[in-house]
Amino acid sequence: MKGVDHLAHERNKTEFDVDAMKIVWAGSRHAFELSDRMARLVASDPAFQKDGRIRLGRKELFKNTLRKAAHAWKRILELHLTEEEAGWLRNFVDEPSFTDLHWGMFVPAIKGQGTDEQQQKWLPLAYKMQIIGSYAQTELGHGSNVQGLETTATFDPETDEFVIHSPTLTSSKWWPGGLGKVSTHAIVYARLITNGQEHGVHGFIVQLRSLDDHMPIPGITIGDIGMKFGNGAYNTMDNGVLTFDHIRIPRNQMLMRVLQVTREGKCVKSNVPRQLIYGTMVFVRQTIVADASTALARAVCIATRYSAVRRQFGSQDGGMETQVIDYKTQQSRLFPLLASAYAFRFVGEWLKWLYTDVTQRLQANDFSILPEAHACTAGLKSLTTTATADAIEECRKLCGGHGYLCASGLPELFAVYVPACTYEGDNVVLLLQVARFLMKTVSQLGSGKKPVGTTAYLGRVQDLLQCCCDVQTAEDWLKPSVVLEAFEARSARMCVARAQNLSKFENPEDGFAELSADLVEASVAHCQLIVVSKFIDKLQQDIPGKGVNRQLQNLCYIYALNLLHKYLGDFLSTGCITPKQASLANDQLRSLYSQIRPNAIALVDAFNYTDHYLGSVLGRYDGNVYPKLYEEAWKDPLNDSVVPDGYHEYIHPMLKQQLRNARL
Ligand SMILES: CCCCCCCCCCCCCC(=O)SCCNC(=O)CCNC(=O)[C@H](O)C(C)(C)COP(=O)(O)OP(=O)(O)OC[C@H]1O[C@@H](n2cnc3c(N)ncnc32)[C@H](O)[C@@H]1OP(=O)(O)O
Ligand SMILES: Cc1cc2nc3c(=O)[nH]c(=O)nc-3n(C[C@H](O)[C@H](O)[C@H](O)COP(=O)(O)OP(=O)(O)OC[C@H]3O[C@@H](n4cnc5c(N)ncnc54)[C@H](O)[C@@H]3O)c2cc1C
Repeated sequence: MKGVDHLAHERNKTEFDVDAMKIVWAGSRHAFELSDRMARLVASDPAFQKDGRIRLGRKELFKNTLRKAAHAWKRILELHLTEEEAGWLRNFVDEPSFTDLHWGMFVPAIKGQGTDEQQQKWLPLAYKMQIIGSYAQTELGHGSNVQGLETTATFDPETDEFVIHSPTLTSSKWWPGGLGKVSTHAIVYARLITNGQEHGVHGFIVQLRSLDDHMPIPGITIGDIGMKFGNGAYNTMDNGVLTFDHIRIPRNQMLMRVLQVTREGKCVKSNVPRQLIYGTMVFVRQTIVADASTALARAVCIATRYSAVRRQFGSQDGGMETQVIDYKTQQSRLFPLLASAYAFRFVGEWLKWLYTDVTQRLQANDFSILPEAHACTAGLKSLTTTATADAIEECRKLCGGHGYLCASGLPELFAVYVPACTYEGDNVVLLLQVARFLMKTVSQLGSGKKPVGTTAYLGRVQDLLQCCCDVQTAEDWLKPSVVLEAFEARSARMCVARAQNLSKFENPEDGFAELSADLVEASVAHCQLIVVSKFIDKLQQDIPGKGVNRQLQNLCYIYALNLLHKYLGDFLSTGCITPKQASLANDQLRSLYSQIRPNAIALVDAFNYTDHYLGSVLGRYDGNVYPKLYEEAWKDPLNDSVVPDGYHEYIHPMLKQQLRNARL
């Protein structure tokens, strides 16, 4: 039975059609219905409950994850779920596990880098989970520098095999998820050596464990790398260490879409560019951007609902105190995060479209868009994960003391989320890739090469270097063209300034290293422009539902104007806007916060998260926070007994000692 809705008064204030917004958030009616069904399926299955997870020791925690993964697989088979439904189901189980790497990296690596025959052989096994795979690229000594990997794959023409070997301690594979205790196979990245010659790093399918008794193949040493940050959190995953002592695999287990090794050990290049070896990373970075909006929306949902429940100060004549969400400081911290959740959702949608487009073009041997796809996935992965990790921590603070309790759901969400800033490419390393792309684009402007896609604005660089923002009133900041021009001008001017500074160096690589911190700032400006422009594009679509477009407009301008405020130094120093115009932007921002305020609860309801998925007493749909928080406290094992274990050993003697001393 449904209880009292403590947030009903908030929901009554809503000025838009929440059900229509749910569909906008999900991306389509189909996606909404499917994800909603899967979320409810998981929430109603006791086998997927998550209470108490953070209190489990590592072994119990891990076994519990294995149990859930097996149960999820059983349900997927029993219900004949499609691949899409199964993906949603795993998502709502909400526990990092080996299956993430199996489905998220092992399968895509075979699809993207395997030949047709390799796909035909390995994919059916992987789809039926008759083998379980991981993605073993990173080593103890190298992660970012993929070309620096040390594991070797030496072709032996006599036996038609590769010999996979770990020549040094630092060549030990280190970090791959699912590797430590579960995977039977892995895509192992190693330096290819044929006829004594090196041919760079390539992927190889290697069996790691017996399919009968799960023992490592002789010559393989394998284990878990140990506990990670936070309780529960990413410790459900068996990130692993792996070394090879001259392990032999058949030649046809090298992923050969990019480069083939013949029976004689000759290397034959295909027409596919070498960078496709990095294709799995591009795919996953794209999914990480979509995931960023999901994680951010979770934290924002918790902080927004709790901010409407929580009251402090301001009571007059014994009346109600003020809801903390009504404090302007709370709004100026919370609403930009709410706006970012929507902004990242839409840029994630666009990135998915871009990735699909690139994949189709690659199949038609059109590789022209690959650099743009790499720069966009790398840059947006970096921008959105950094912002989301910071935002989860900000949401914890927005919830005051109770945010620090595990029952708020925020500590675990933070711990599980922060490695996203590191895995799939360290965020700074990725921004440096974007900077290279931008500097290359600027340097080619003189030769008449017209930039396209997300850098098309650099083709108008002369105009952008001269343009003057014509904002005169706060309302002028609500024009898409004005906002877009300010962001384009800032980014173009930063890029050109960096390129000019670079040109002062004799050796461009020395210049790049010396100016790298400045270059990263230009990359951030460019990526923020992408997010803003994709949000504006979204507003141009025909979005049904009463008041929905209006709310999205408000969120879009909050996202953009808050960035303008936060990075004011960039905007002012590049001369895009004047201090007076900046002040008008701030006036507009305050007005937008007031307009969002009555809709805040409905805007987080539109995420359609179940209480099970949120896993937060503070973020409960019904807002019934205090009794549940009180109840939760008593579940702590410390409260199993009134007098704690250790009292007789440590507390009692101390008290007695002090009593004796006092008597002396
Ligand atoms: C279903 C979905 C669920 C998914 C959930 C999954 C679970 C997730 C759980 C978490 C799991 C976590 C799992 C994990 O963590 S898996 C491990 C992830 N590891 C990394 O991300 C390593 C990061 N390092 C790199 O990517 C590279 O080494 C970089 C890029 C840094 C340098 O590299 P390198 O030194 O070799 O190259 P270069 O700089 O000389 O550049 C050479 C040229 O190549 C171009 N280039 C570079 N890169 C790409 C690219 N990618 N596509 C297309 N092009 C690319 C580049 O622009 C340049 O072009 P040009 O200028 O010459 O034209
Ligand atoms: C939870 C988790 C799961 C993972 N799962 C997998 C997996 O399944 N498979 C896999 O293969 N790997 C996995 N990894 C490894 C991950 O991909 C790497 O840790 C990541 O790519 C970063 O590389 P690194 O550890 O070498 O960092 P480093 O490169 O050593 O970074 C250390 C510092 O140096 C800086 N730095 C490095 N290079 C430069 C540069 N050129 N210029 C300026 N600064 C620089 C970085 O910004 C950072 O501050 C995982 C990691 C984590 C944390």
